[in-house]
Amino acid sequence: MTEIKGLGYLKIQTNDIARWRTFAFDVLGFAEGSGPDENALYLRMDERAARIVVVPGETDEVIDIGWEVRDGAALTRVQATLEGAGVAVKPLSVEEAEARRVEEAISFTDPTGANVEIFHGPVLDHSPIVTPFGAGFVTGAQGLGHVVLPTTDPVGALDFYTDVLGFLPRGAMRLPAPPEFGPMRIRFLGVNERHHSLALCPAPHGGAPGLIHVMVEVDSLDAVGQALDRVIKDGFSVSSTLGRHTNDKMVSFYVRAPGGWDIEFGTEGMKVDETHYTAEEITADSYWGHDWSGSEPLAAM
Ligand SMILES: Cc1ccc(O)c(O)c1CC[C@@H]1C(=O)CC[C@]2(C)C(=O)CC[C@@H]12
Ligand SMILES: [Fe+2]
Repeated sequence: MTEIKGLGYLKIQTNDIARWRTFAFDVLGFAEGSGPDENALYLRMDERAARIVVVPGETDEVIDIGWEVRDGAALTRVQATLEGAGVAVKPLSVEEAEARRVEEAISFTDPTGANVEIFHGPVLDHSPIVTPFGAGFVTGAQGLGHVVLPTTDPVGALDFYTDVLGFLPRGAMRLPAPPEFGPMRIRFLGVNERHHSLALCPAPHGGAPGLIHVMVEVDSLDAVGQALDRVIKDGFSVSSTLGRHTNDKMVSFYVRAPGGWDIEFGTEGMKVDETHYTAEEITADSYWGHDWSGSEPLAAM
């Protein structure tokens, strides 16, 4: 079993912070959180000070992906496991951990090239969470949502996340590929009741943004529909129409974030009971909907 309890936080860099502010607060309906950097956007979803931090910069890319463990002892065990697997691990300084509003964290580069952090002891903000349109985000024991990372080494990335970090396979879907490549699969991986907290997608990857999409879940279908209305009204690009996925049963749409990757905004995700679950291969991404034909090309990854 894995020490990892859930996807804890994300830090994202953008070269259009003004558009991101509109996107986060006026369109998607995150609450405004707080943090030390006055130029950053702090997207609050729950009692954490911020779940997603967006910082201004030259390029659009994912800066850190933070995975949460139970406590300091668990962090020490994960660090030893990583070092035993030959991964170069760097403990964050007290100042760096403070900036992330966590007690302690370590960082390393995963096989997809992403900067991954493992942390414990998130600092809470007990002020009432007031989202601009009244949506409630589904986090808690399921973590903040899921991330889909591009990888040119799908086998190495899957082996790392399952064998080293103990992520659980939660099924796959074949992608169209020339026969000489053999079957190519997007792999779904979980660490808690959320069907997948991570997916690994075979795709070219040459640096930024290093991210295909981030999924956040809300607690009502109306909140999804209302967010979709605002996306269209404000002229953001709908990458995929509303649909229901066959694996996690989530009803969602995808919208292009400033920066060339997508936010998946969904509801009604299933909860996996590990006593009965086996990893299955889906043969369609959705029961209905999820029309990607209007999608703008992904940024050069
Ligand atoms: C298939 C699926 C199940 C559950 C999810 O949360 C989910 O995001 C997906 C879709 C994954 C995948 C993607 O993100 C990039 C574009 C892809 C490859 C497609 O064109 C179809 C499936 C899509
Ligand atoms: Fe997704």
